[in-house]
Amino acid sequence: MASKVRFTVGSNVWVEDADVAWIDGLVEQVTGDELIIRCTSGKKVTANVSSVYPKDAEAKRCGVEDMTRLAYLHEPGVLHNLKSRYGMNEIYTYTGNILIAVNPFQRLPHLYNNHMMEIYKGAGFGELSPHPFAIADRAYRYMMNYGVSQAILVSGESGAGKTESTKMLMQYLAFMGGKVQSGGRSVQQQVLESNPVLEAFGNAKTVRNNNSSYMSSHISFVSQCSRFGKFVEIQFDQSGKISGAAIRTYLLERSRVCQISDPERNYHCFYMLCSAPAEERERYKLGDPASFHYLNQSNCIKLDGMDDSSEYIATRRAMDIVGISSDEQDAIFRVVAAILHLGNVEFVEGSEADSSVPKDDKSKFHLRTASELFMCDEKALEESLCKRVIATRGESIVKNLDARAAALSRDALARIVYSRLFDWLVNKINTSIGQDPSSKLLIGVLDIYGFESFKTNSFEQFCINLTNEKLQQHFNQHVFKMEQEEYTKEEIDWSYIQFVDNQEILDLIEKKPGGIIALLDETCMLRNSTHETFAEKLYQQFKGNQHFSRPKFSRSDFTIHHYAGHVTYQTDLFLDKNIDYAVNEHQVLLHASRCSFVSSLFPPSEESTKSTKFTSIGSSFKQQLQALLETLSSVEPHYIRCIKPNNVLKPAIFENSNVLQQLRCGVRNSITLIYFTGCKV
Ligand SMILES: Nc1ncnc2c1ncn2[C@@H]1O[C@H](COP(=O)(O)OP(=O)(O)OP(=O)(O)O)[C@@H](O)[C@H]1O
Repeated sequence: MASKVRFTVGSNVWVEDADVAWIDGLVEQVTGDELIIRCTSGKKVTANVSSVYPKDAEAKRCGVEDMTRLAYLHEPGVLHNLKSRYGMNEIYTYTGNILIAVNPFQRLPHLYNNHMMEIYKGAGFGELSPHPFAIADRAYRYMMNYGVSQAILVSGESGAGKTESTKMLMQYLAFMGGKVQSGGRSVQQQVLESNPVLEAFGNAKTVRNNNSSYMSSHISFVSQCSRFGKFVEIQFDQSGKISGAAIRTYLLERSRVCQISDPERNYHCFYMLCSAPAEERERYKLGDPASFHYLNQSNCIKLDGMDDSSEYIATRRAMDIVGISSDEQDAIFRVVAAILHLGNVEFVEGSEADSSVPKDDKSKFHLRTASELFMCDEKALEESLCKRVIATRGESIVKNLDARAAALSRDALARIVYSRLFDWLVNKINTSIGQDPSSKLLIGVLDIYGFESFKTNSFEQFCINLTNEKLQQHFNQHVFKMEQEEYTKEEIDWSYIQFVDNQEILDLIEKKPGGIIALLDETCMLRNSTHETFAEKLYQQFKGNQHFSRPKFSRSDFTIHHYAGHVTYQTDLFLDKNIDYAVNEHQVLLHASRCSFVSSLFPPSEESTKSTKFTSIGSSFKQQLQALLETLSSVEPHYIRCIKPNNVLKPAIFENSNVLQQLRCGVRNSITLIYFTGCKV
C-alpha cells in the first residue's frame, strides 16, 4: 500500500520506526521524494515518501468504532485507532462488517451480562458499539429473515481470545433461541458444558516462539492453548428455537502425547488425574506427575493459576452434565493412566539378534500396570510392542523389533489410543446433546487455530497453515471475487483492487497428484524411505516454484511462501506423524480387551487381515477441510478476528509490532479492499 498523498512542510504524518512500528510527526523539509520529519518523540528522521503516510490531525482521541470511517485507512491509522480504543478498554472495533477483538486480559463482566444482550437484541448493525453480540444478532436475524444458514468464523493466533469470543456468541444464540427446559439440560447448556471436557483432553500449555518477519528475534512466551480446531453447529427449528447441536473437531495434535519440549506441558487431563483424590490415584497406581516420562520431558509440571485437582473435579462434573456415565468416566481415566504407565516402559536389547525386552523391574511393573488398566493380556501387550508381523504373499513372518523400534511402537500405541479416546469424547458429546435431523437452519461457529510460524515448524504447523490458506481463500472468494464480479457487471474498472490470490500456494500443498501432501503419502507408502528422501522429492518437484524454496545449507527443510509470510518446515517427523493407522498388533490387542470401552475404541477394521491399510493424516485432514469449506460456502459468513495485544498476557499492554504482525496476517486484505474502494465488506 504505497502512499499517494503529496506532503508539504507542516504535514502531519506517520513514519516507519524500528522500535514502535509507526511513529507520528511533522514534516519539516521536503526535498523531492525525501522528507525530514520531526517525530513526537523528539527525534528527527529522514524518510522516503513511500514509507510515510498522512496522519489525521483531527482524529478523535477515543478513535472510531468503525475503521471505514477513518479519514485515512492505512496500516498506521488502523493500528493507532485500535490502540487508542484499547487504552480506553474499548476492545471491539469494526472494519466494515468484520469485528476486530483485542484481548483485554482482564474480566469485563459489564460487557456481557443479560442487560447487554437485551440491548443488542434486534438493534441495527452498527447502531450500537461493536460487540460479538451484534455479530451473533445479525447472524440470527439473517437466518430468520432469509431462511439461510449462517457461519461465524472466529480466527486469531493462540491466546488471542477465540474461545472466549465463541463462548459469547453461544451465550447470545442461547439467549435468542434457547428453549425453556422442563427438566434436564438444554442443548445450549450442554454445548457450553462440553467446553471443559474438550479443554481437559485437547488443551495444553505451549510455548510460542513468535518468529514474525517484523521482529528481529525469536520471542518466547507461554500460553495455554487448544491443540485442535472446532466447528460448533447450532441447529434451529423453523420458529428459531435451538433444536440440536453438533461439534466437529479438527486435527488434534497427537505427537504431544509422547513428546513435549520444555517448558510446555502435555494435555491437561494427565496432570489432573495425577492430582485426583488419593483413592483414585491409588486405583490407577499414579503418583507424582514428574515420575512419568510423557510428562517429565519438560520441567513444567504445575501451571500458575491452574489447580489440577479442582480441575479434575470440574472435568468430572462437566462429564456428568454432557451425559458421560460414571462407568465411562472410569474407563476414560483408566485409559489416560494406562498411557502414562505405557510411557514408562523402557526397552533394552534381548537375547536374540535385534530383539528387545522390557529394561528392568520398573519397566515390567509399568507394563503390567498398563495391561491391567487396558484390561488386556500382559504378554500380548509386550509382544505387540517388541514384535511385528509382516505379511508376504499369504505368509506371515514374525520379526523382532530392536529396543529403539520397540520404543517407537510404544509411542505409536499411546498416540493412537489417545486420539481414539478424544474422538470418542466428541462423538459421545454429540450423541448426548442430540442432533435435529429435520433442522434446515443452522449457525456454525468456527474456532480454529491461526497461522503458526515458530523456530521449529513440523507437520502440525504445516496442517494448521494449510487450514489458514484455505480459510483465506474462502475469505478472498467471498469478499473480493464477489466484489470483482459485481464491478464487472457494472463495467467498473477493478484492476486496482489488489489482493493475494493464494490458489497457487494451495496447489503446491494439496494438488493431486504432485502436491506436497500427495508426495508425502507416496513417500510413506514406500519401504525404506526417510524424511530426507521425502525432502529430496520436494526439491526436485518444486524447483523453480515461486512459493517454495530450499533453505541454504539445509538437507531436509523446506520453506513455503504462505500468504501470511515464509515458514520453514523441518521434515524430520513428517513421515511418522502422517501415518494414521493402528498397526495390526495394537488393533488386535486392544480389540480383545476385557473392557468393552477399550475394545470399542478399536472396532475390527473392514479388512482385518495381517496387512494394514495405509491411511494418512494429511489426506484425511485435507478431506475434512474440504467438507468444512463446502459447508462454509453454502452459508452466509460473518467474521471475528481476535488479536493478542501482548505476549505477557497482561491487561493494558499494547505492543505495536506484535499487533501489526497479526493485522498483516489476518486483516490486511479486508483493509486493502476498503482502502482502495471505500466499500464495506
Ligand atoms: N473478552 C475477553 N475478556 C476477558 N478475558 C479474555 C477475553 N478474551 C480472552 N481473554 C483472556 O485471554 C485468555 C486466552 O483466550 P482464549 O482461550 O479465548 O484464546 P484462544 O484464541 O482460544 O487460544 P487458543 O487458540 O490457544 O485456544 C483467556 O483465558 C482469558 O483469560
